[in-house]
Amino acid sequence: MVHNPKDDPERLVSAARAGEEDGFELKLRPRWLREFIGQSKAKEQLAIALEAAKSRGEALDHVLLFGPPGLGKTTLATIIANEMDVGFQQTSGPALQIQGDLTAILTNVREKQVLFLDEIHRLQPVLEEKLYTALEDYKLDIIIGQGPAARTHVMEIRPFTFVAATTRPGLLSSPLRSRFGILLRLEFYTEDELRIIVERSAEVLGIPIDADGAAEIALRSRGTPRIANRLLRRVRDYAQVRGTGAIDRATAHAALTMLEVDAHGFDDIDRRLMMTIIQKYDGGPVGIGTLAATLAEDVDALEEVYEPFLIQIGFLDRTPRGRVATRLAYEHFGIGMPNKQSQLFS
Ligand SMILES: Nc1ncnc2c1ncn2[C@@H]1O[C@H](COP(=O)(O)OP(=O)(O)OP(=O)(O)O)[C@@H](O)[C@H]1O
Repeated sequence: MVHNPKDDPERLVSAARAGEEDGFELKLRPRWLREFIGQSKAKEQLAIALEAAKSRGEALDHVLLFGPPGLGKTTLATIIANEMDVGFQQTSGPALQIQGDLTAILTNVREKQVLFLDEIHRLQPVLEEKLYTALEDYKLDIIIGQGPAARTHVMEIRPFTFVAATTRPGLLSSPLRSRFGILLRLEFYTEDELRIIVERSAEVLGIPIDADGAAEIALRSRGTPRIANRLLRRVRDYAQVRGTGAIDRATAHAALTMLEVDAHGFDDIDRRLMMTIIQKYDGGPVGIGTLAATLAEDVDALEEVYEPFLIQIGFLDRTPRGRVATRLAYEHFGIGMPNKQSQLFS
């Protein structure tokens, strides 16, 4: 079976949500925009839209949040509801199986509330079409009866704010994309922003940590708050059992080394991916399908989970002919770059 690390709860540096973390994440989730660290562009755009909608007394325009997993899409959706002082309801593309599910949710929405739909790219096409009129005119076509006797009944629904999240905006149809008035792209966080997030989380959880300890965790968190919070938890365990309970740089370093999370937050799968390109395919270019087959990984997972971060830190290049390992990657793994590759990057 092809391994899909998106569903892998064992992977320490996976940005995917692990089931047992739900309560923990809830506790650490910022509730207001002012507590939400980083993402200044998205935050400013959202702050203006919120203020304008509030002053007009209207529901906020529909919002599409996109970016790699674990960067705060769900958090922002809940913040929107808090800031607008309206109700919040959450579902996801894969959870909605039949038309009746969507109809039931839409006919029950409350005035101006936030309806959050995660993984919208996995919504079935028939449901997607049903959404169009609901989002545009707050109307829903309901078919009553079957066969020649079937009649279409148009039902009014209350104005609401639809907030959708996706890791794959490219998979959305353009009619669906055009229904969103506010498009917010979330980017990987800087080390500084992640350090502040780690310090904030440590404070909420009552964990003593100094700035260097927080920076060490931030460095290895792949630009992702969910990973930063998870590493913090594991380092706390280590500090309690092997140290004094407080986290400084040495403790964080020792804990993360023991957990085999390296200086870039790479784990075994990242290393295998990079080494396969470098050693087996001479640094590339190699097609994503071939790479996935060699690694026995899922193509989607490579594109959604691994590549964005490896590209962001400059280890991987996506070219029309396939994936290529960069000079930085060769340097990181201490391997000399073959001539052919050097010319590619000179
Ligand atoms: N800007 C931020 N400041 C502080 N904490 C954050 C921020 N963004 C995210 N977090 C923390 O990271 C965790 C993951 O965030 P969230 O669940 O919102 O991610 P997501 O993008 O919705 O992920 P997914 O798409 O995988 O569900 C949350 O528990 C939250 O505490």
